[in-house]
Amino acid sequence: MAEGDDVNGEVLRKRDRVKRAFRRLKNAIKNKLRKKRQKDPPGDDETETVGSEVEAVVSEEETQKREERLEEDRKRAEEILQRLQEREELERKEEALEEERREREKKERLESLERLEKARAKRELEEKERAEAEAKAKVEAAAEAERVKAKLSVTEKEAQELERVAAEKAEQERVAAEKAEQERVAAEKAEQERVAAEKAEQERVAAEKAAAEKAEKAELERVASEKAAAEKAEQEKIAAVKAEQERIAAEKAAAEKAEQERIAAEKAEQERIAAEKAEQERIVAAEKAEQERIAAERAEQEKIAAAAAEKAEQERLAALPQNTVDVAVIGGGVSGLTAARSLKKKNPKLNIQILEKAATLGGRVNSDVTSTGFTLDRGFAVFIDSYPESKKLLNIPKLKLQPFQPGAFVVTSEGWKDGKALGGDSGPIKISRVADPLRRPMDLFSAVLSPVGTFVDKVRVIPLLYHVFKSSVDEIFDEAETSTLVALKERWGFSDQFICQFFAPFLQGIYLADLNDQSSRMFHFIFKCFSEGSACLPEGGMKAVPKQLEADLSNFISGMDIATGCSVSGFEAVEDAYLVKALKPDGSKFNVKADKVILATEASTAYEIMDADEPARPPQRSVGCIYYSLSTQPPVKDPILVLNGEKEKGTLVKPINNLCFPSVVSSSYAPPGKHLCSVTILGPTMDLFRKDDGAIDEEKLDAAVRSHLVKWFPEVGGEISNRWETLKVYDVMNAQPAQFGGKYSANFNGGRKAKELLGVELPENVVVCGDHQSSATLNGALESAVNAAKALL
Ligand SMILES: Cc1cc2nc3c(=O)[nH]c(=O)nc-3n(C[C@H](O)[C@H](O)[C@H](O)COP(=O)(O)OP(=O)(O)OC[C@H]3O[C@@H](n4cnc5c(N)ncnc54)[C@H](O)[C@@H]3O)c2cc1C
Repeated sequence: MAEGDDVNGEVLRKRDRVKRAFRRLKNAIKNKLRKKRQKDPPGDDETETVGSEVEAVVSEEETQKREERLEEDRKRAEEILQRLQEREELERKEEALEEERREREKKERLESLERLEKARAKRELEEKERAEAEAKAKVEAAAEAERVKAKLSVTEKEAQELERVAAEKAEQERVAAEKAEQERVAAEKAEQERVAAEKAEQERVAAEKAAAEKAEKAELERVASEKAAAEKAEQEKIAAVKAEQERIAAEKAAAEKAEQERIAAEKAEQERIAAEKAEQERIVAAEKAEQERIAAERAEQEKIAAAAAEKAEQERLAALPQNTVDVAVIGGGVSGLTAARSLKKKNPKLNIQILEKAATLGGRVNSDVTSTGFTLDRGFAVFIDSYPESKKLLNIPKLKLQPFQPGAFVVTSEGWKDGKALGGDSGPIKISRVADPLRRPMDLFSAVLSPVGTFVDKVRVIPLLYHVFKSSVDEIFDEAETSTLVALKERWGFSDQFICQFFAPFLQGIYLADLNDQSSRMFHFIFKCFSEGSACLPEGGMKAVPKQLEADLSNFISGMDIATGCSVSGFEAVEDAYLVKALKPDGSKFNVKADKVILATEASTAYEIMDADEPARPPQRSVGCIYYSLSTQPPVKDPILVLNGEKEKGTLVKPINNLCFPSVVSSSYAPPGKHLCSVTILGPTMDLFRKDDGAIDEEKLDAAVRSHLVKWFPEVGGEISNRWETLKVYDVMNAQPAQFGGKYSANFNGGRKAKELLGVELPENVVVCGDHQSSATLNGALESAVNAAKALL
């Protein structure tokens, strides 16, 4: 009993110890929680430490999170307490059960002990009874033996009987003893069994005790492990709390750090904002400056724009048609003036605007009058009074024409033998007359005797003259076309000498090209004109021709406007008319809106205005002319053309192609007491005197011409060299369009359509005129103008 009490006491003590441990743990947790609550009231610390400035920026969210975490901690602590209380309750129940179990075991153990005690007492009693029975038996056996012995003395038989009975008895006794022994053994066995049972019981009890102890130990271990677990849990809890504290501390530190970082960031942000603000201010300032600049610029631009707008307005106003007319005539040369006049004659109501680039009208038929009273045609030109169109369109008498003598003087310097020139200055300079005895019968003798050409040549002139006399102009232009050289040589059989000495300088002076590049038609046409009429000079120069046309135009009271100095750049269709765009010399615009347009410029410009392809433009021929004033009598007293009949011509040494003294033909060309010498130099020869910039080296040309003249007229060589005064050098580009062969051939009587600029189809209500449309002569210009006017109406 004492041993069981010890065990129970030990269990109870252990249980108390566990309980106390739990209680201590619980209190510790409670204290910690209380301290924690006191120490970390939710959100206070941060609020205090961070300060009011920081407090303002701690986000509500963060505070809430912190409170939530503390609330979670509190809840976890409550849960732990709750579990501890439950645990206590459970322990109490377990203790009660344990108590009950222990009571029961104690009772069982007591009962078992009582049973063992009874069994032991019974066994002791049985052994005592057995020992007493054995002792009684032994006593009875000894008494029997004594009685037997006493009887043996009686008889032997009896003795034997007695012995037998004694043996039997002994046997019985042995059996009884054996039985008793067996019983004893059985009893002993039973006892042994009992003892064994008792031992087993003891063992059982011991085992039970051991089991109980084991259970107790297990329980203790369990309690210990529970305690350990609890302690561990507590430690973990403490660790958790510590971790939580650390976490909170870390959190706090992190929060502080974050806060510091936030403050730093905020500071940085503030700095950034400040920098940004400064930058913005700078940008604003820059923007403001830029805006001011833009405003200034805009103001400037507006000013410029206003000026531009004003200018544009002026330009627009200037661009507006200054004149709205029925017909605009571009070009105030002979053809343009004639076309305008033809139109006006046909329909006087027409409003016509002539736009002329130059300051004066007349184009290539023009003259300058020097301050000293010389009339200088812009390049040597003659008026042939037999031109068919001239006769029809011009008032010839009014031109006060002064004719050249028919034929020409031909200067020769080399000898000819067997039809070939001997070359160089192989002969004396001779000036010989090539006469036209048909027109000047008195020249027949000199013509026959003239060294220029053979007799046969002179005879062969007759069929040529016959041909051109009998052929109409139309017939001439219908003939098969060859070069003039071929016609002269092959058709008419003239000698090289005659061609070289007469036809070449004569025709080249007119067509400004080699005989190879001249049309046989043009040769026949011009030979006809020269033969039927006279080459003349109008009074006042060639300018008299356009002057007459201009004067005719001025007779129209209204509807005729002439603007000089207006260069037309082009024209474009506007609505159902054309806007002809022109520029004045001062650069201002002068535009004309016209229903119809006549293009009357020279060929090259006509192509430019129409913006036509270069290949369509015919080649242009050029010529030069140098004028000298003479205070003495000219070396040639006759009004006649002087031709260079030398083989060598058109060189630097012999540049002259032909010359004349216009003042001898028409005194109007020179002031009184003076004479005018006109020297013609063909284009290719002029090119020999061009400088790098394309301009003519006039001094060089003048010197070469004078030198050449001195050779021709050595008798006045000194005069020529020293006293002749150079008046002007004309370098006439685009003097004539080339007209020979193929698409550039000459066409008389409007063989070319006025509605087509060669190779370029013209738009509706636009026509073209000019010498390039007919023959490259004054006659051709007039004729093309008439055709253009007809085509337009
Ligand atoms: C040196 C020389 C000698 C000549 N000798 C003879 C001769 O002896 N016999 C003979 O029959 N023919 C001669 N001719 C040829 C004759 O002069 C021309 O065939 C004739 O003048 C052509 O007249 P036109 O109206 O067709 O052209 P142009 O007289 O050239 O008239 C064209 C006009 O258009 C003007 N113009 C040009 N561009 C523009 C523009 N963009 N805007 C406005 N106006 C513009 C020009 O200023 C010019 O006034 C000679 C020519 C020259 C140059």
